[in-house]
Amino acid sequence: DDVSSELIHSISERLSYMEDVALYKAQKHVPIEDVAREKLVVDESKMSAKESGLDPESIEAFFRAQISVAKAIQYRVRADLLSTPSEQQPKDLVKEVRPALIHLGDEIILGMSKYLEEHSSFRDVSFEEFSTDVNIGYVTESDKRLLYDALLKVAPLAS
Ligand SMILES: C=C(O[C@@H]1C=C(C(=O)O)C=C[C@H]1O)C(=O)O
Repeated sequence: DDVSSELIHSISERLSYMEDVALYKAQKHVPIEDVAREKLVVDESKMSAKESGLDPESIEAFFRAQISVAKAIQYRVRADLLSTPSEQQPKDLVKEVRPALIHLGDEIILGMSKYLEEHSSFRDVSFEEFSTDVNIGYVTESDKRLLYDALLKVAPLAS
């Protein structure tokens, strides 16, 4: 339905930034993984989950899956940059991309909560629909499985 398409679109949009993030980090010679930043992203998502009436543990697991796929994309792009360097100027990670990722994270949580107001789980969203709509370069079938399986476990807050 419309709510699930919008949600999948927000999930894709978050991943669409990662090619640019990889270029930024390669040009600055900094590592892809930033554990402190991941903690902030996860903590933020759990706070938003509680505000939106979602189970924070299931949201943490979903966000950890998103972060894993985000890093997988970056590692693949970074490998390709070794033989095919890019002169392109990436977006500023700190000033532009990270704030946008936090905003998208909130949109993803709101979308999930909106969907779960009308459905008891994400079971009716098929893997096929999810897989077709997450149409981002460098994302593999197993990346999509990881995300989809975590999505199926997202649940409302037990009351
Ligand atoms: C996107 C980034 O790269 C990685 C992925 C993150 C994410 O998906 O939120 C956070 C930190 C990094 O380990 C980043 O550094 O901001």
